[in-house]
Amino acid sequence: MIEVKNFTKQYGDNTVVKDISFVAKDGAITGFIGHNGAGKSTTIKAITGVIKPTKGTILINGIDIAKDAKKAKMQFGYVSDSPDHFLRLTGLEYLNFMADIYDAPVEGRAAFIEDYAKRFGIYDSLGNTILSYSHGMRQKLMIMGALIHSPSVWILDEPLTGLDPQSAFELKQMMREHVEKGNSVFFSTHVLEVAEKLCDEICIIKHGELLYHGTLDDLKATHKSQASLENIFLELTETKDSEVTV
Ligand SMILES: Nc1ncnc2c1ncn2[C@@H]1O[C@H](COP(=O)(O)OP(=O)(O)OP(=O)(O)O)[C@@H](O)[C@H]1O
Repeated sequence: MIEVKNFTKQYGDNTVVKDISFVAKDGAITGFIGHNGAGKSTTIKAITGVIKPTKGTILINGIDIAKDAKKAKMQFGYVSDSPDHFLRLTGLEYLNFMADIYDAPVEGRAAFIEDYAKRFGIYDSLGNTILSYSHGMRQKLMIMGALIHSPSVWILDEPLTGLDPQSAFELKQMMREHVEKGNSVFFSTHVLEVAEKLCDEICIIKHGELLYHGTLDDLKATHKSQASLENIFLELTETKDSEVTV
């Protein structure tokens, strides 16, 4: 479970996330949606301890990341919005490196790597350097590296970007299987059809403010019953001419 309490982030005079609070529950896939620059990655970076909040508290499975960063970080697997890391390592070296960092038991590694790499179709490439991988292959490897220590909380920033249809299907299945075991998945996406089909709960952010957090059914109940998430999102986040500053 992720608890975000009154999170605010300022860069200089610019407040890019403004006093947002929500809970990404256990047993649920929570989707985080918003326009470019709305504050999704900033929030995810604060949740994962990559940046410090200007104000607010973030708890992962009840552990305050500001107070016990190491213990909090052991709770989750994080896939950032860029998969271009450790390019000179082979895929297998990278996975073992990540497993070592997180103290993942050696016994389970081979089975995890074989299972996930085969599902993602990169098993035969694990001996090659990451430099030689395509964007989608790198993305799949980063997902595997984030999950190799079996974290209960998955935090994924635009995880489906660059994945082919089969791999995207596999990842969505993995996300569903993970929450069905009582764990939590929190991910950002621009693909509203995916959010609509996959998510149990939705957070909508606009200009750093949380416009909505709750189930899709509750969101739809407050709008026209036929409305898709895309329609509701566009309606909620509509930028009026008077709001545009140049
Ligand atoms: N290090 C930084 N210094 C100053 N401003 C920043 C910094 N990082 C992000 N911002 C600003 O914060 C705002 C939110 O950015 P963020 O990356 O969180 O958006 P996002 O919702 O993830 O967008 P996208 O969908 O394009 O990835 C943007 O206006 C961005 O310019």
